[in-house]
Amino acid sequence: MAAYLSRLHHISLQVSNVDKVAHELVSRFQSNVFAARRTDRAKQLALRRGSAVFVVNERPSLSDCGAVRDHRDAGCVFGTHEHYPVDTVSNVCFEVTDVPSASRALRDQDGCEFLQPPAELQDDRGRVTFSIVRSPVGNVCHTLIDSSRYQGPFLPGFREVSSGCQGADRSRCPITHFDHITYACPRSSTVHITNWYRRNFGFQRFFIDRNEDVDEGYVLNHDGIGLRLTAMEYWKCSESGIKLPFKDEKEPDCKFVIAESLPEQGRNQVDTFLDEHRGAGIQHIGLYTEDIVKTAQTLSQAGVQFFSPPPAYYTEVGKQQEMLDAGYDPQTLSQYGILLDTDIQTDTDRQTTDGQRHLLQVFTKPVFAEDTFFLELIERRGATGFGEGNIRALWRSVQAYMENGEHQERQSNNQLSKQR
Ligand SMILES: O=C(O)C(=O)Cc1ccc(O)cc1
Ligand SMILES: [Fe+2]
Repeated sequence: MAAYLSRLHHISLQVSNVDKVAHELVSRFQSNVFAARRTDRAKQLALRRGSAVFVVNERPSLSDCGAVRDHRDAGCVFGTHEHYPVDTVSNVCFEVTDVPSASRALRDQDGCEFLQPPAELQDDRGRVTFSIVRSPVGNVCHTLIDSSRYQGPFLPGFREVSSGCQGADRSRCPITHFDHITYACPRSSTVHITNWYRRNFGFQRFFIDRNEDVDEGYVLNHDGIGLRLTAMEYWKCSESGIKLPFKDEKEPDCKFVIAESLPEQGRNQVDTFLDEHRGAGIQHIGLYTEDIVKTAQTLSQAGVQFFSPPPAYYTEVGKQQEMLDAGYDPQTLSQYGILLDTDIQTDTDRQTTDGQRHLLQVFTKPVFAEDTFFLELIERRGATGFGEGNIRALWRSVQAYMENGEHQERQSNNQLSKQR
């Protein structure tokens, strides 16, 4: 039996300089710091935009590693016991209703390794129970937490921070939640990963494309693109932890996408991630926004840089008409590098007024010093999956960045700062 998940609780980052990354997330990405925990060994900040919560943790140095932390140390909730050589997004934490029974269900499965067996943490505002399992993807682990008996601002040990520096108001930056998490994975690892999530957490596949093969996933393997994408989702469970039986009552939560590079088309962005990150991991996170144009405008004014597709994307007659039909000015979309895909569906649920479903996406430049993790803004107007046109356009814009001077310049800057 699988462990059913109530919802995504937060995503945690392990970085060498917490203040620098938190500043980036606050001043550029408009998050608010709402809780903090500082001890002589740990510095942790919790940031929020809508229901999307990031925790930024200081990476333990090599000399800290091996020091066994006992479970009263809140640092261990995030699975940050292990040293990692570069900044990374390493933990996706899920709320569950019963940690001991979820952990028992997982322990009975093959291939489920615990970094932390069920344990309890408390302070004067209540207590939480949690455990941590290693995922099959590189350094990614999952904390399972039950925080229903905790009344504090975030987790035990964190104190509330009333942020003096508030991000933009909701109307200028309507990011509401995590839409999806994309993993960059080595060749031939997809089947093992999808099986693991199905067996352990009841994830189900969904198709990115109508013609997608169940076993193969969505394969783009021509015109210089060598990518296999496989998407999975899960449903939030009711408070009682029981999967709701009726389709209409089930609410899908954050989706997961596995990106595997295919060798025939030469070296690509997934290979670059695997090299610079020193292994598989979280390549990007899609943040859902109710208004992508306004959000991109606000973030861009705050200094966020976006990948842009080749200019021809916005001048191509068919694409221009598609944008106009969807009610967008091609010039505005081009200003921020926003991509638009249209999905013409025959069934009637979730259709927009023009009878079509639109998907709008824009991708930021890498967040850390290495060319690894980036963020995405996504607005869904009826479209639930991922658009082939956008995937191609994203691929081309990232590939252009890899091949022009910018990527090489960042690499040599990193080399220089390591030598200093
Ligand atoms: O389209 C999206 O948002 C995806 O998440 C799919 C995807 C994943 C990895 C890539 O390198 C390019 C596209
Ligand atoms: Fe994405």
